[in-house]
Amino acid sequence: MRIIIVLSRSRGVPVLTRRLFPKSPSFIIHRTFNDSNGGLIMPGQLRGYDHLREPRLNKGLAFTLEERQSLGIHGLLPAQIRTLDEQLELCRLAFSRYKEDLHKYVYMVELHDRNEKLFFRLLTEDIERMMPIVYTPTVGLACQKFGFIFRRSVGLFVTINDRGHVYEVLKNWPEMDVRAIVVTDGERILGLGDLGAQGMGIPVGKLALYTALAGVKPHQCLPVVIDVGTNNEEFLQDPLYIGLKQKRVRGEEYDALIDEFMAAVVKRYGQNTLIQFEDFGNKNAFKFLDRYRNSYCTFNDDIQGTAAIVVAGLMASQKIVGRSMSEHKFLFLGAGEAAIGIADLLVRAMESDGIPEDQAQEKIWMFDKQGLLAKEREEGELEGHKIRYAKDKCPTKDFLEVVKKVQPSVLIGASAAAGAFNKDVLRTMADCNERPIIFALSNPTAMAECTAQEAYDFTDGRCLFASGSPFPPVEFNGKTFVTGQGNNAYVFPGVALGVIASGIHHISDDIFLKAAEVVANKVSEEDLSKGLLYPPLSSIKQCSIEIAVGVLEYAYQKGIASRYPEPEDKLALIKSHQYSFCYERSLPATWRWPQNHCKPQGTVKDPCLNDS
Ligand SMILES: O=C([O-])CC(=O)C(=O)O
Ligand SMILES: [Mg+2]
Repeated sequence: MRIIIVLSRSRGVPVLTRRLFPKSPSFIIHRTFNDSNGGLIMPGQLRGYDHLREPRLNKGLAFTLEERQSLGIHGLLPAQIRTLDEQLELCRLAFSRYKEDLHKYVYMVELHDRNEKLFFRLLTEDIERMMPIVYTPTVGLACQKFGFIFRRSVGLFVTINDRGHVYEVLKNWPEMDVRAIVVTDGERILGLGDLGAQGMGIPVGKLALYTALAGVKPHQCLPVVIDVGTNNEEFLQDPLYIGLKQKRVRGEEYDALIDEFMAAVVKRYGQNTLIQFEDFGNKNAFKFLDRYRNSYCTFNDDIQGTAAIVVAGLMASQKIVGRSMSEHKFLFLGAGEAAIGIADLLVRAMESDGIPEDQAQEKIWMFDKQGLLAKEREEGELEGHKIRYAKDKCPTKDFLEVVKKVQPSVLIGASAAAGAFNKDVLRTMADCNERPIIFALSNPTAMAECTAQEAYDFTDGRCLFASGSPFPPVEFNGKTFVTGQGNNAYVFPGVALGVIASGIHHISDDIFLKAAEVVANKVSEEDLSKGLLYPPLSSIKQCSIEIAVGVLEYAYQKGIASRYPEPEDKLALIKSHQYSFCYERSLPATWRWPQNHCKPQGTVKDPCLNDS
């Protein structure tokens, strides 16, 4: 048997190779560098069993007879031929039969691993049902149990022991056209704390939404964990833990690893590769954002993405509450990445309404584990980003007392302190506001500062409520309230697509302000009257596309796009970057029915044609 491996950028080369070696080749592996949809592997070029085993090419029973013949998989599948729609029907049935969310998660992982197109089609078509599984809240549980459910690697693990060789590790990733990376070091996974390398579920889940919500092509996405150990004692003792069993490496060595990683990404994939930081510990999140934001194409989702979605909700609330941003008083519980990120973007939004920075900052109060942020704190207890929100004195360490004293119109929980917005806190909010605005942002659902039901019950149904993770609709006084999900998932997929399409080098806060405006404009009076501060989840894909178009327009307006000429039709450009959720034909152009073979009679189902 002779194997010819073709390394080429051109689709024509395998054809030419076949002509040059008409008798000999048993199969040809065509490695394409810039294939628009499939990435490294091109349909039709991987034959036999290997074709079925490659999730990017596998269509299960949807292969036509011609494809089965030409790919050498005839007989490897039963006779039935199914359309993509029929397959989806079966998947929905299988999905719904699992009672436990973790089992549903594992089902989705296995589907992803078997048939990529079917996985993404299922996810994108039924986002309301699937998102709580592949994303928050279930993804949090999946990270906690990652060692137990681990089957096959789905991303890249870079450990502290790889220092000096990170580029070589990156080169082991098989795709050559990566445009977006989501990276975590697992130190602060959602509100669940340090989950070490098992935090991989987060980059995987975020990138699944890149594709399902914004249509970023899966082969252009790379999930990465930086494994420098974990301080999670339980994991260190757990035989199922999958990461390095050592305490976290910190300090210079850790920083040098991240520096090396950033440089290796640029060397391997180019300076326009988007790097989204996710779920790093508080200090590192700010440190790396400050260090890299003007030298790499990067953003921190927990700081900037979450900020955009909260600002969007507040912009939308103006229609019903009738207060501009600067007419609010904001009280935060928590002073971490999300809280400071939100506060900074609120200040930016007020500034663009003409309010000076210091006056905007005065409208923001922050309360953390040690009480209200105040200048009287000891040195070192009020690091960099917190200082601008510190008041002169901390009158009390009791949160309820602070609520009573400040009388905020907006209460924002980003503290991972489940239940901290108790009955008294919520009643106080209701006493001092006609329409109190309550954000319980901590994830997953069990970490929320209050439930949706509590928010409505204790504010006499007058509040406008949003949470980071989903809550089911709430009944109050015979009225049903659908609560909005103030989750950065409304923002990061669209921003990523816009950044990729325009070739922006550095991502400014204004891009997130732009994204917030787009989301806010999509909230209708009807949504607001139902209690929604966000467009319904069913429109999140449309939202992502509009954000991407908004980012593109902004990039050309400000001269920060690097892909020229400027497209006249921005939406068309965005669409041209998107993944197709339909099967493609797997027939090589040159394939003909062999002479000694009977062609099938009658009509044969063609899964490429009869799905929508
Ligand atoms: O992942 C989510 O659902 C939102 C988020 O970034 C976080 O909580 O860290
Ligand atoms: Mg996060």
